[in-house]
Amino acid sequence: MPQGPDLRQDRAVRTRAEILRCAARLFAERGYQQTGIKDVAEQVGMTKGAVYFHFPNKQALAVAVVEALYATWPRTLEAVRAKGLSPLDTVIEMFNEATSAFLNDPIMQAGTRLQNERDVIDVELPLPYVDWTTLISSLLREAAAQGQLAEDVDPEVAARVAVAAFFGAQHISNNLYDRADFAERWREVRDLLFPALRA
Ligand SMILES: CCC[C@@H]1OCC(CO)=C1C(=O)O
Repeated sequence: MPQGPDLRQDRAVRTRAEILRCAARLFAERGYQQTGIKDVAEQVGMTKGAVYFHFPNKQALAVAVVEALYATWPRTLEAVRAKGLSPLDTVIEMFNEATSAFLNDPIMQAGTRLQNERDVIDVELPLPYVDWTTLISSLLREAAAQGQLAEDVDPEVAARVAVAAFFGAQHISNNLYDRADFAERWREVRDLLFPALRA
C-alpha cells in the first residue's frame, strides 16, 4: 500500500520532533559543545544521515530547540487565559507554568542552557528574556488598567523586577542544587513580590 504524501509528511514531522527532543535532552545534560550530531543520532536510534535530513548541522539543532522553547509560550498563555484568571493571577500562573517546565521539560532545560552558552555557540540565537518581559509587561498593564496594581507600581518596572527575580532564582537553584529547591524559591519570590504589587 503506497504511503500517501500526508502519511509521509506526518512521519517526517514526528521524526523531526523526536530528533529535537533527543537533542534537547543531550544539550540539557551535556551542553552544546559536548553534544555532537553523532550523539543525537545514537540517542534517537537513527543514522547521522537521517538526522542531517532534518537538520543540516548542530547549529540548526540549537536554533530549533530555542525556537521550540519560545514557541510554547503563546500556547501556554492561551491555556492560562482560558482559566479566566485576573491579569495579575495570570502572571503568577505563567510563572507557575515556567517553573513546571524548568523541572520537567527538556526543551525548556535545553533552551535555557543553550542561551546561557550563547557566547560559545556559533550561530545567532534569539535574545533571551525579551519575550517574557514583554509578555509580563503586557499582563501587568492590563492589571493596572483594571485597578489591580497598587497606585505607585509601574507595570514595566514590575515586569522587569518579576522576570529578574524569577529567572535569577532559577539560575541560582540550577547552579547550586540542580533545581531541587526551585519550586520553593519561586514561591518565596511570589509571596514577597506579588502582595507588594496588588492594589
Ligand atoms: C537564559 C535563559 C533563557 C530563559 O530561560 C527560559 C526562558 C523561557 O522562555 C528564557 C527566555 O529567554 O525567555
